[in-house]
Amino acid sequence: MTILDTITAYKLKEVNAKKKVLPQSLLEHFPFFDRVPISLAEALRNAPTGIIAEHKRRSPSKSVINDKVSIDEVAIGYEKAGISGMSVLTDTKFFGGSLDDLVLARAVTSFPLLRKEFIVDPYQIYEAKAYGADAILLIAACLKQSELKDYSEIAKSIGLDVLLEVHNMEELEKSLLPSVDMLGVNNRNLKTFEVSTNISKELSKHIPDEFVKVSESGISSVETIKELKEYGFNGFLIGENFMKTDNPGESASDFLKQLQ
Ligand SMILES: O=P(O)(O)OC[C@@H](O)[C@@H](O)c1c[nH]c2ccccc12
Repeated sequence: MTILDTITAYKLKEVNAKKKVLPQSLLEHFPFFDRVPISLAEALRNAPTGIIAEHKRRSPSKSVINDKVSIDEVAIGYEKAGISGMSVLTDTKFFGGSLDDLVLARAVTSFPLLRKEFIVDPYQIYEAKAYGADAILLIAACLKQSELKDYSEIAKSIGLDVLLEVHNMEELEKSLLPSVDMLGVNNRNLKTFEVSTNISKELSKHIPDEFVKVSESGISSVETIKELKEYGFNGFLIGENFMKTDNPGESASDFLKQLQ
């Protein structure tokens, strides 16, 4: 069993339990469900820098990253820094996040928010909208092509953008769907935790121009971003590099200044 298998098995159980307590029909009555989302894909296309900064307390590969800063502090700091959007991990068991983090980030910001979650059931897409997200993540390694198609179409039907994450050619081939806005190349292998931005460079040439290209994970230098831009990337997902500091918002601000 890989960590990804463990997480998806856990998620299926978690979602089934949640559905019994709070059915999808009730999620549709949450106040944020009627909010008009802001497009993350558009924000990245138009941004000079295109950074998506992540809120990540811990991870299976690094254990604790930062459990001292508060979500509202981080969200306000990222928005002030001029970041294009924010990724909020909502998984509790493996990453120490929650849907409360998402709703709190929404309450204090007006830039695009990505719900970072292991989505294995459409229920979680409705949940993302109800808790204030503008975009969802789908992971090709966790889902069949028919699910990728159905789930991305559901997200689009309720106004959410879709970031579809791949890590190899086989995953990329099943992911080139018209209902997908952004294709993310995860530089971290979720099976071995090995990180290399070469994977972004290799896969970039196989991603058609209609998709916004996003490079995810293991990015800690301005030089790497400049290099990746040459390969057509418009979005850069950065977590640890900001979260490991005492003031993630300030770190993001310094990083953006170096990029300009
Ligand atoms: O902290 P990093 O190395 O900058 O990575 C951020 C982000 O890409 C990473 O957290 C991530 C990418 N895909 C995921 C899927 C699930 C959970 C987390 C992730």
